[in-house]
Amino acid sequence: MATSDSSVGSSAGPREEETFIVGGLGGSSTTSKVPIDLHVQDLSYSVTDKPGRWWQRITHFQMPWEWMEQGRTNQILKNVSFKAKSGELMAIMGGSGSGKTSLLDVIACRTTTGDVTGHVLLNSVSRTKALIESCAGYVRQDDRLIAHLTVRETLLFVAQLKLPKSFSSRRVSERVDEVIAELGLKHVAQTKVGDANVRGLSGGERRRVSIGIHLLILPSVILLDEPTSGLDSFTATNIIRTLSHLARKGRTIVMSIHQPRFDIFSMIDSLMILSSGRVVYDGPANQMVDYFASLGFPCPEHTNPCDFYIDLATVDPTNREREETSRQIIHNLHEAFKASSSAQAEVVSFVDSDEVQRSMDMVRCRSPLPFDSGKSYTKDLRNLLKTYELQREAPGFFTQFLVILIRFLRVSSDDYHGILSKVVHAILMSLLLGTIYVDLKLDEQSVRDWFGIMFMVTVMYPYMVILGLAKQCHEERRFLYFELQDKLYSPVAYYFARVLGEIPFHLVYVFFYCIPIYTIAGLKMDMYSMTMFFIIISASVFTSRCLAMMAAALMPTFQIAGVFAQIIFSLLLMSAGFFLNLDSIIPELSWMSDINYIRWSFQALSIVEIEDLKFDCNASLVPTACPATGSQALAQYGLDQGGLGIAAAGLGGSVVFFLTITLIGIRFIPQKPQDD
Ligand SMILES: Nc1ncnc2c1ncn2[C@@H]1O[C@H](COP(=O)(O)OP(=O)(O)OP(=O)(O)O)[C@@H](O)[C@H]1O
Repeated sequence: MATSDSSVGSSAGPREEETFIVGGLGGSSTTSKVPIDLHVQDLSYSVTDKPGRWWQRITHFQMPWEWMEQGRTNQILKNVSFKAKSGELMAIMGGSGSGKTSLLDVIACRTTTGDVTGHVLLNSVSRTKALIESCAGYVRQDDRLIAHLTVRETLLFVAQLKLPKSFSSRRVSERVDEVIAELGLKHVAQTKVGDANVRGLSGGERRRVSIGIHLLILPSVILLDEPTSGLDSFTATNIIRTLSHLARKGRTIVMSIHQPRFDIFSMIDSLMILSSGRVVYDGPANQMVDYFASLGFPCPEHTNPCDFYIDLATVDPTNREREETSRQIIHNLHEAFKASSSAQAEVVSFVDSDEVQRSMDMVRCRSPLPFDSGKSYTKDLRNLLKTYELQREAPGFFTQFLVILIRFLRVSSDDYHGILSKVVHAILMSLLLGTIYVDLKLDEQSVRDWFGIMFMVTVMYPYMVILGLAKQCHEERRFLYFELQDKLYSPVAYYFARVLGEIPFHLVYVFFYCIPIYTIAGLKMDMYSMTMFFIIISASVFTSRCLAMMAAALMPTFQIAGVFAQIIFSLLLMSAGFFLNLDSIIPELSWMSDINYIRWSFQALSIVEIEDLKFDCNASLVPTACPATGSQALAQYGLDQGGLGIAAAGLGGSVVFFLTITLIGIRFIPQKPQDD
């Protein structure tokens, strides 16, 4: 813990109080939103291009000569210091690549690689990952929203997962309505969010929803990465006005922004300009022009000061001479800023991260905290721990599972086009197969046709679902990765909801797949056979879905997942007992057919539909040329080893295996979207 005391945690202006009712530290039943000043001290961040592990290199298709490349170190942020006060809107400006996003990522503990030195303080307390997650919201540059949900549903979903479990559903609903009203989204509350394919909100409204998601838990600090990017100037101004209004309520708002228009600039309270990871200005926005003028760079008349000074702080690569000149100017600006800021640097005492961690561990164990009430930082630490404790009150596994399941069912059932195309797909494939095997006979030539249809029906649909589902799972990574980062739910809750949510739709598609082929091919029309046919195909297709989910969870891109799943499926196809008689497989490879779910569903289907058939064989033919009964035919194909029970065990075993690996994949491999 640092030594000298200082008064941090200042507040600015009159504020509207916002409160949550909770059981809290020290017996308090109410916790107000704590005003938090964000203090960044001497922050540096560097990244070294380390070669990945051997399997990462292979799955990313790195060539062997790329494996040997030695890592270069890139210093992204250099000794950045600033203070963002509660009640103020602060902007981080700078040219492209100046380090704005990296700075926000480091503050929010969202970096996955690299070395960070320096301090980030929340009032007088070192921020840890858990602490900043409990009191800050991080709005990313692009909106990761689900197109099929309405604005209200989107916010309600997050509220049900984020708000303390002591909240009644009425209170959760009220909080959602408060946020909708706060962000001026009342008129579109029941409108779908939408995307390029689904009609929905405008870009500005979508950005407001993204901000709203982080407002639900009343964060004291909101970090926003380029909240106006991609918006027209009118919408951008409105967004910044909203942020300024939120700041006035006592929040600390820090946003990165490229080159704001003048009317946006006039709403910003304080700003920092970054150039190549170094600070060239940090102070009140309305003093920026005077500051640069004092250094010999007055802003020309009729020029937007932001445009002018950000251009000044950006390396001009158009030719060598300009590049050198601009680098020299930036160096001078940085040195001038360093000299002016070191004169005003304040010494701040703070609770270090080890102490914070120890205190949080004690909160987790519900032990009394050994606060030293004589220290000024005691109040800050106590307030932050209250917020942390509040976040730990978030709903548990079962609620998470239910909420994700309901969302999955809601989104899937809203996708009429998707459902319809899958139903049509299933029917068309079934019709195609039925037409090939129309009205099967029972003569000697038809024995092979009976096994043909059983095999084709077993593999056709299971094969077709693999690519579609692997693609869908990879598309879901767009929000899964970030929702997991935001600690909205646990990967295990997502996994169970995803697997179970799949089943109703899966059964509908299989039903439409089974009906045409069953009737056209003239299979057995008794209840038992029809039910068994449906159950076996459902199990086979479901196992394929599990294979697709496993491939999607393990592989970094959809393309690689597709190749991986198809290779496995091809191996299963070859050893399923149709192309190669099961009795002919060499003993060393017989395990491949023993663990093969295609083989077991092929066998089960053949037992149900063929075993008790009688074939009209020419009496002069030997049984090997024309088996007189279905049992003899099954024996010829080697499908007489064990009955339906062993086939069910084989299918069940495959499902358990694929789902276990999927769970391990989702739990331990970052489900990073392909385009990030
Ligand atoms: N993980 C990383 N590994 C290597 N380089 C990185 C990494 N993260 C950021 N960088 C580099 O750091 C520099 C700053 O990136 P950053 O995204 O923070 O800039 P920015 O100011 O937000 O840019 P923009 O306005 O274009 O989004 C860039 O040159 C970028 O390539």
